[in-house]
Amino acid sequence: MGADVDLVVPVKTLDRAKSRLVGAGFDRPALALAFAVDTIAAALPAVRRVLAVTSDPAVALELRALGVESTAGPEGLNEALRFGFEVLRARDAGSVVGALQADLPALRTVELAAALAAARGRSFCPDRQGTGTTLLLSAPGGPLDPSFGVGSAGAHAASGAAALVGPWPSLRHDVDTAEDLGLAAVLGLGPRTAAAFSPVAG
Ligand SMILES: Nc1nc2c(ncn2[C@@H]2O[C@H](COP(=O)(O)OP(=O)(O)OP(=O)(O)O)[C@@H](O)[C@H]2O)c(=O)[nH]1
Ligand SMILES: C=C(OP(=O)(O)O)C(=O)O
Repeated sequence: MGADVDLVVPVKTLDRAKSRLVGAGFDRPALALAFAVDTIAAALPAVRRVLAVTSDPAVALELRALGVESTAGPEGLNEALRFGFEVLRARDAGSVVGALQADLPALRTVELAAALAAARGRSFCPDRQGTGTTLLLSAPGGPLDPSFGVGSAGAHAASGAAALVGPWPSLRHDVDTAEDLGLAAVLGLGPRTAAAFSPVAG
């Protein structure tokens, strides 16, 4: 896997995104956008194609500047992923399609590439706590069957996906809380997030 992987990246409307950061003193919409830009910029060199699923025109505009295609999709994370999966599958029936969360601002291309290279069949990368999922990969030509949400790592394991465990900490550090952001900063934030990571009211 690797160069022939197509990724669908869901990005929530910025005014609703990262609600667990409300009150943490950040410009939350700007930070959520920065997470998505840094995640996708790091992912691009490791894969064949990225398709963002977002209903937010401001996100789509930003991603177009990176050469990334966006499509509006249905409400809900798993619904958006299933929609993006079908779009990508229609273009290549035998491809590996992955779902990558857009909140990995420390993501390093080499670490994503290593995880993709290690994947054998349908697989998932657990988040750093081991309960959530940051990446879900289909087998070539196979279903994605996303079950993101609380306890998604267990749900993906129960549905037969193999856990991807290896030296890719940046792929496991999704950011939901201020504490997560501090831990991602220790790994090294992408440039857009580093610039946006300045406390302001809101
Ligand atoms: N397109 C789309 N993406 C979503 C939706 N809900 C969540 N996402 C994305 O899915 C990924 C993981 O979601 P979360 O970690 O819960 O992020 P979030 O929903 O912004 O954060 P909270 O508001 O704190 O739950 C992020 O990339 C989100 O932008 C949705 O309804 N539609
Ligand atoms: C939706 C998920 O992300 P989070 O727990 O970070 O909201 C998930 O891990 O399935």
